[in-house]
Amino acid sequence: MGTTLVSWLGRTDLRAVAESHQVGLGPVAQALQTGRFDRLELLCDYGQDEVACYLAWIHDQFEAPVTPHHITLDSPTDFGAIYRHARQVVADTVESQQEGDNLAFHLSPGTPAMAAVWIILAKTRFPAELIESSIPGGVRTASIPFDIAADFLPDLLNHPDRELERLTAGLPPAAPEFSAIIHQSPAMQRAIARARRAAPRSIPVLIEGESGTGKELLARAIHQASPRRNRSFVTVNCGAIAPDLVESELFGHEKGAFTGAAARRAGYFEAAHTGTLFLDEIGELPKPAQVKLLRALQEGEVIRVGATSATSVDVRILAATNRTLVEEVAGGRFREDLFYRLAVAVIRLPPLREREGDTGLLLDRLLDQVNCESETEPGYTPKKLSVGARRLLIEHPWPGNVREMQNTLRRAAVWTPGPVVDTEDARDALLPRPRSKEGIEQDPILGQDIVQGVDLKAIIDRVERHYLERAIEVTAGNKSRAATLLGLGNATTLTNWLKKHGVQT
Ligand SMILES: Nc1ncnc2c1ncn2[C@@H]1O[C@H](COP(=O)(O)OP(=O)(O)OP(=O)(O)O)[C@@H](O)[C@H]1O
Repeated sequence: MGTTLVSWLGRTDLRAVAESHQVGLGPVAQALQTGRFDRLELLCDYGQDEVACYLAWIHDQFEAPVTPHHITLDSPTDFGAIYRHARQVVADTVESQQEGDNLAFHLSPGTPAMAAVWIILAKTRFPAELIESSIPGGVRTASIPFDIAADFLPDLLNHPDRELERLTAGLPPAAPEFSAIIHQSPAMQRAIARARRAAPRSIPVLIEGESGTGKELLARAIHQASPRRNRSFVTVNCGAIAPDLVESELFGHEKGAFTGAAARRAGYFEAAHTGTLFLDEIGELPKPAQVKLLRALQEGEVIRVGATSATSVDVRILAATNRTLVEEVAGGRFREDLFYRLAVAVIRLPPLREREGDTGLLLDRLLDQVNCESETEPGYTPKKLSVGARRLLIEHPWPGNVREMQNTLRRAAVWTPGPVVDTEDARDALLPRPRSKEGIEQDPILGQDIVQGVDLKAIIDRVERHYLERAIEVTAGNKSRAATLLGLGNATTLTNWLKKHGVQT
């Protein structure tokens, strides 16, 4: 019997070769030093030379055999690629193990996305011990206080059809709650199949997708298909609440808790008791409120602002974001522990441009809906699209997704007097694109008043510095990967940019 440790090679491990006086042994060698692991499978996303140096260094110190796996990731936060490589290495390892052998995954080296994948694998297909290490804490088993179900992993795999078959197998034939979601593309079928599987269970669901892709519509369908369907469905737009009011809105407040708190008031959590709470724009939640939200989810209770005791709540959480939350975690803007708590089931709604075959279907069905909505209006004639109008609308890129399409058709129906929306009517309905103009006006970079004069150099400096810092942060200081992320030719070019802006690595 023996234990195999599987781990990514991290930046600190590589630094340990030359700078162990500063960084210690690094998490991988620290784990080997315990003598608990008989073999090491090492996933390496660094240059061959750096890795060879590290392997020689490790070989000099420890007897355990080390098998390197050279892997090229386009991005260290690419969840899908990380998942596929890690799963392959683990599957091969398990196959070569003897009966009774054990498996451990190391959470500490690498990016948060890599750690997340180890947790997912250990909690689902390949039960394994999860370890973590640090200089002050030594090597210890990480206790992960929640379960992640295999069915509800993020859409990590690139085998759509097999995945779709697996997801739809055993689903009830009809799911009327989801019928309002017009779709036929395989990408949407996959998303809906996941939602149908997740719906009956009280697990949290995180819905990711661009604005107007139907996240709220899907959240309502999940609630409708759940045992809580006859209870309340409470929607909160986390981005629309003033930061200093978030806690009292979510958790309620006592009379006199702050200026303006004239009466005791229950928050959204209590309003959703026994039902579903839909936290829209969850990525906008300020960090202090994230701490409180995590506590509420873990404890199943909330404390009103100004109260001394807690109130129990039984709430199913559905959350939505138009950001990629794991990247927000990697960038330090969203708490990792809260992410794991919310991301038990992750469903990504693709933008319209990735929904093959959906545009035409949506145009027809949404126009039918517009006709239905308007049929009682005096003098309204139901509309149809001319061939040219249909072609024009099918070719439109729909940056605002289904919402933009819906509004365009509503406008076309208002402005077209007769029964046929022709190409010109459709073009007119598309033309007023107030959202993009407003978007630019509100954009701190692009929306400055040129008439007042703008400091172009300062703006460009700010953008450069911002992205340099983020690239260094998500790659944990790996310059060649940071250069790739930024589209710069090589690490030397990046180094020059870093020097110019005084960005520390
Ligand atoms: N597949 C669909 N079939 C029918 N209607 C849809 C579909 N997707 C979205 N809609 C409609 O488009 C509009 C926008 O959808 P919804 O509000 O759910 O999007 P969202 O992703 O939550 O947007 P935001 O991120 O801006 O809040 C709604 O009126 C919704 O009913």
